[in-house]
Amino acid sequence: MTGQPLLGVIGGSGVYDIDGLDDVRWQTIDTPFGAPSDQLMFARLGDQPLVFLPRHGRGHTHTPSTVNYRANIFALKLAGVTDIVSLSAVGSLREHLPPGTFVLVDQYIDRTFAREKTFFDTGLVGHVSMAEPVCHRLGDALEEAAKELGLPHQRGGTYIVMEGPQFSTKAESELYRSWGCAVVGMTNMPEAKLAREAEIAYAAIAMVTDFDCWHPTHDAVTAEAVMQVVALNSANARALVKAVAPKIARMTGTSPCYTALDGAIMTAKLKRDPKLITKLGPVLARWQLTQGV
Ligand SMILES: CSC[C@H]1O[C@H](OP(=O)(O)O)[C@H](O)[C@@H]1O
Ligand SMILES: Nc1ncnc2[nH]cnc12
Repeated sequence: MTGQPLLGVIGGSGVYDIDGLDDVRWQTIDTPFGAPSDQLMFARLGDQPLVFLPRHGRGHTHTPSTVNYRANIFALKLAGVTDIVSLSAVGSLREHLPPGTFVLVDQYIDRTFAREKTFFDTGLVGHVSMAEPVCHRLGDALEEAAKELGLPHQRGGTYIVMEGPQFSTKAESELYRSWGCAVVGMTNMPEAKLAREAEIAYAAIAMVTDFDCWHPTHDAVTAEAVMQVVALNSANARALVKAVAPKIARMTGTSPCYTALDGAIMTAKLKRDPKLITKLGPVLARWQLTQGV
């Protein structure tokens, strides 16, 4: 990727749009993996273009398991997005991360089991690295913006992704704590994996809304309580997006995320399924150039 980065923002629970943008246009995008969660919003922030997608759709119609993550990431790729900032509500697994804290996640444990997790299939097999699931450059930009805004935040922390949609039992919550996780949520996987396969840099802002159900002096989480805190936090989330957008536009150099498919494809040239290659179009476009295919 040698041109200017194009920021894509995925909004989580309670963040179904971003106000105060110019030239706002919602557009339907179809993909070979079906429809994304909603139309994509194309807009401008100052002189920076930006693309926004509400993960659960406007009106919150998709569960964490029925979000079409492949269609969402494919649609953002089709729109030319190079860098994703993902917003999420999460439960805190740590005393020092109270509601209102923004965790700039750096690792994941993926415990989801009922979702399509890859663009690859029989006829084209690829294995990308997920050792560093979050783009460091985006993390730097987010940290700088959070500091400038004076937002309570922590750089780094493991987000455990559960299938849901039910919240955890106390035993599960304690298990995740014993594994060293910082926060628990239901949506960042397979989103981050698919972004990596699509060679889009990815970073997540996990907005703490509750103490899940492990805390001795806090009530167990409810959806209602989450949405109350999200309502208080969403102004900060939108401010953070607006503060980080110009920093992302000014990023120079490159990110290893943009070339994640190099060395990842296993299938012999002659055994590759041309229909699948065509279907994956924009996901494979850069890699194909390196292949002389
Ligand atoms: C309403 S609480 C549960 C719901 O909120 C989070 O979603 P998102 O990451 O899109 O903000 C959580 O992962 C669950 O899907
Ligand atoms: N405690 C929790 N568990 C899972 N997802 C959440 N989203 C917000 N709070 C959560």
